[in-house]
Amino acid sequence: MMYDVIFIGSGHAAWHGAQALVRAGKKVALIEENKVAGTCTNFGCNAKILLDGPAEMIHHLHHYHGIGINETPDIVWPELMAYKHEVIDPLSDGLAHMLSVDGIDIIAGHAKFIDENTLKVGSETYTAEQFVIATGQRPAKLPITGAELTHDSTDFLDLPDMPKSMAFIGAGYIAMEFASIAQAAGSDVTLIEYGDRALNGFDADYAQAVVGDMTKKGITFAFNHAVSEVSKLENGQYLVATAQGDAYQVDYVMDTTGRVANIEDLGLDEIHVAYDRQGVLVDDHLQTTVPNIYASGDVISKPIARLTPTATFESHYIARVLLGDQTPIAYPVVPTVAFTLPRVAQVGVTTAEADKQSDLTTIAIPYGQIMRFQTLNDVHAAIKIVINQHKQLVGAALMGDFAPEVINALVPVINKQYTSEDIKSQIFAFPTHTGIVLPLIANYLV
Ligand SMILES: Cc1cc2nc3c(=O)[nH]c(=O)nc-3n(C[C@H](O)[C@H](O)[C@H](O)COP(=O)(O)OP(=O)(O)OC[C@H]3O[C@@H](n4cnc5c(N)ncnc54)[C@H](O)[C@@H]3O)c2cc1C
Ligand SMILES: NC(=O)c1ccc[n+]([C@@H]2O[C@H](COP(=O)([O-])OP(=O)(O)OC[C@H]3O[C@@H](n4cnc5c(N)ncnc54)[C@H](O)[C@@H]3O)[C@@H](O)[C@H]2O)c1
Repeated sequence: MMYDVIFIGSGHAAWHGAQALVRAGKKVALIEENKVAGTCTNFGCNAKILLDGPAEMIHHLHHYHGIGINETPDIVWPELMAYKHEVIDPLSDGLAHMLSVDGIDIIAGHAKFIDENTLKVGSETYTAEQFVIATGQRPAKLPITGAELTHDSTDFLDLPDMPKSMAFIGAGYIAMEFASIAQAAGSDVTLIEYGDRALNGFDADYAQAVVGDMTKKGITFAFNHAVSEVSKLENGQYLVATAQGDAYQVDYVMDTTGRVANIEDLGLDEIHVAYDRQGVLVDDHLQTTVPNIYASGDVISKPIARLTPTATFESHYIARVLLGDQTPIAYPVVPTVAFTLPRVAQVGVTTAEADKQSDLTTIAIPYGQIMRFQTLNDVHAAIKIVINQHKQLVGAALMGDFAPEVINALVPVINKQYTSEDIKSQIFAFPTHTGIVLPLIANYLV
């Protein structure tokens, strides 16, 4: 079968662009070896945030402990998991149906290039003028003895029962988010992190405050410890040993040490598509070293965050390029959130980067303490803003329960370079977090 464009993968990096191309009259196919819709929909963001819901509610209730609320409800994990299946499981078929109605062919199986215009899927071959590699990433596995005894994010999001105790290797996004959920659901949680801090890339003070809050809830952290071996004990538990000589006995072990690009067994070497350890190499048009082959989403070797919104942005961008637009890709600032309890968020220039540049100023506004009547008693709520020499907002770090919503309100302030007057000439709802933060920020802008 001859196509105009074939996407390998069906996640956010693929289907948005496929939809735009088919609607513009192109003949388009998606090839998917697993569930249609990819990681975010089936094994990532959606299932994660659904399972986090009750943990978030309990976290909010804690703000009123002893001042109006005395009991914390229990999470009934098997019921929550059944609800997750009810909500998340149909999404894949739903998207496949929507794309088929649009006229996109969905081909099941593992795709591999035979030449730069031909893919093999099982015993079938498919040809196209252009291709988009959108194969994403998979969980990393530590090269240690007992690695086969560890579990990954996909396993966690499908746990029928919550284990009594759990160790997470790493203290990055996934470990910190899932540890918060597991603790709220009654598990005794330990995080063992190679580095000296959690949540790399987020403001160090806020990451430390999250660790402090999680510690208060009973979570144990071991920093500067590299896990060296996992073994199974006679009682059915696991022993997680570190190179520094510590050992932790738990019922379940999660390897949350990062994700690696799906670039193997795609035939990339044979057709000379270049890649490095981080993924497929692309230019500023997301074109690979083979001119008719593009790459999109998590599989790209790139400095920007590997997130659903960036994959979606790239997918839309590639559709425009394949329809004739020659403009190089220009990323706006990328907001990112760690859905820990409390939440932390980051957009634009980080406070760590600002510390190294004399023309940038960081201003810390711990508004949760003063405005607790307005923040559902969220005393953690705080923001650090980064301002340039023209008094424009270039970055912000946030902490607090509503950080994921407030960060979005700051995106246009940075992208559109709002002035103080741009903000003050508008009316915002009160009492709300954005209603506090936006007028506060306006005080520091040109
Ligand atoms: C647990 C978890 C939580 C996350 N939470 C968030 C969050 O809260 N917010 C956020 O923005 N991001 C989050 N992410 C990241 C987000 O899921 C990814 O950035 C996003 O899914 C990337 O989309 P993609 O299309 O590039 O890749 P994917 O969605 O991974 O899609 C790639 C697809 O390609 C298929 N494939 C691979 N090789 C082949 C082949 N040879 N032939 C055919 N098909 C193939 C795979 O089966 C897969 O379905 C999370 C990720 C995880 C793991
Ligand atoms: N909210 C979100 O947007 C979200 C949520 C989850 C995942 N994601 C995506 O998934 C990616 C992967 O997340 P992740 O948490 O797996 O990776 P990560 O890179 O965020 O964290 C991995 C951690 O493991 C540590 N580590 C590595 N080797 C170790 C060892 N031997 N012993 C102990 N610690 C070790 C690292 O120092 C690091 O802190 C993220 O970078 C992001 O792109 C995003």
